[in-house]
Amino acid sequence: MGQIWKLAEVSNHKTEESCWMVLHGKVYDITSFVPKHPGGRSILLKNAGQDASAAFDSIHPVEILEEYLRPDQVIGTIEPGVATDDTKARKSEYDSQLGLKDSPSSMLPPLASMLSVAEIESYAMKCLSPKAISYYVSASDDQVTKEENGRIYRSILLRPRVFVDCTECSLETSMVGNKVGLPIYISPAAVARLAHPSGEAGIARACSKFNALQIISKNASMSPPAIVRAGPNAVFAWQLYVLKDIAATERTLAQIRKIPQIKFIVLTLDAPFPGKREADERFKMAEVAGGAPPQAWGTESGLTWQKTLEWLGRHTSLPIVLKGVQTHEDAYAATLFPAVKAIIISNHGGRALDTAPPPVQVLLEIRKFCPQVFDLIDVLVDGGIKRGTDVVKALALGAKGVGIGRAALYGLSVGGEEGVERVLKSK
Ligand code: HEM
Ligand SMILES: Cc1cc2nc3c(=O)[nH]c(=O)nc-3n(C[C@H](O)[C@H](O)[C@H](O)COP(=O)(O)O)c2cc1C
Repeated sequence: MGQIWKLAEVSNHKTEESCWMVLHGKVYDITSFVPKHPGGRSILLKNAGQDASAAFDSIHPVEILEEYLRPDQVIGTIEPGVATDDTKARKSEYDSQLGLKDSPSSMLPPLASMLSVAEIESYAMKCLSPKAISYYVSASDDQVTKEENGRIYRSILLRPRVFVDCTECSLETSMVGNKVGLPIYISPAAVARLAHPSGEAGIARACSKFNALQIISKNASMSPPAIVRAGPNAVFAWQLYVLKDIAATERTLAQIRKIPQIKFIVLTLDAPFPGKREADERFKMAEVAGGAPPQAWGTESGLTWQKTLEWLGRHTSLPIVLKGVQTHEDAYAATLFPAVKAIIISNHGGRALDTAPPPVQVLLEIRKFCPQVFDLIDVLVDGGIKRGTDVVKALALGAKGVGIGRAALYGLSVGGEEGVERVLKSK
């Protein structure tokens, strides 16, 4: 740790055999991390042997370093003065390498004229980089689940009743004991800065305008304190993936305990192994000539009801919400654990196990086999929501709230925080 390196020495280490990187004044030997990087090898090799802080900051919060790299991978510091050259200019250069733009293309019509999520999505395809498109749009295998998530809402028809006084309508409700302005919340989605430089903070600012709930992803591109600061009137929760490195996860939970704006913990359970998202894999293979698909996955695959909930209860006193419940049996099982205050019926937007059922089908199962679940805990759903009528159908079938994943990212890409606001209004 004590050694001071010259940049010329660091620049000799930019291959898979020996890969060093300067990040925020420290020199890291990331050789063993290169094949494990969930964002692929090539982006690390492109930035290796130099001060990559600007590139790194475009996509990751600095806390991620301690979480994923061991202390012995810090091999020293860089000679003073080197790391401070015009970082701002380099940052915007890297932003544009990743396809990040400050404002949407001037080719776009005004946001107010975009009338539906489908329309916003079509404009997002013009704004997002090829990398972001492959990451955001992709779903597992044959994408059966992703398509079914949306199709099922269109196949359920409403039964409108008449002579109902609609003069006073309120969108307010509560989720997991928190009053919110909308029954729609933002589902956790990783690396929002791939959509827009304002990232998760832009989403928080939009949520703040509606007193809406934002669930911050464990893999957010900004730190949770920076995100909650951006949304003083929003309600926040934090999503957890338990890493194989349990001690690192416990350290992160300790940091989350210090953020009073975070009202509950959402433990994601539907991805013990990564889904085979072929569009994304193909993109990453193309980045590394002749490369194999990335194999990186640092998430613990041995979680169980008793053991994991007991462990989590030792590291947080906040309510626990289980995300990725996909059967009525598991919905019922969740009610047997007092710390669990809600479940999110979700198949990860079709990104985890393909041919898993759409959440609406699970809502119907719960109504048939164990309707008491709705009285005991809050049931939230996400996946495939594009219209206000989709939201109404999910609520009518017993959901307390409805999450949007991709729609918020698409809104962010076309107009930053105003784009997300437009998505929330255009439903
Ligand atoms: C050396 C320290 C680094 C660590 C510990 C690290 C860690 C991670 C992690 C945990 C993810 C997963 C997010 C997810 O699951 O969606 C990720 C994704 C990603 N990382 Fe890094 N990263 C590092 C350096 C970099 C650098 C220097 C860049 C350059 C811009 C970069 C670019 C990306 C991108 C673009 C993704 C997007 C997700 C994807 O394509 O699947 N990372 N990284
Ligand atoms: C790009 C992207 C990243 C995601 N990242 C996470 C994540 O970090 N944690 C998580 O629990 N779910 C994640 N999800 C799943 C969402 O929380 C949500 O379940 C899903 O997007 C809902 O489907 P929709 O995109 O059709 O609205 C992600 C989804 C997308 C599209």
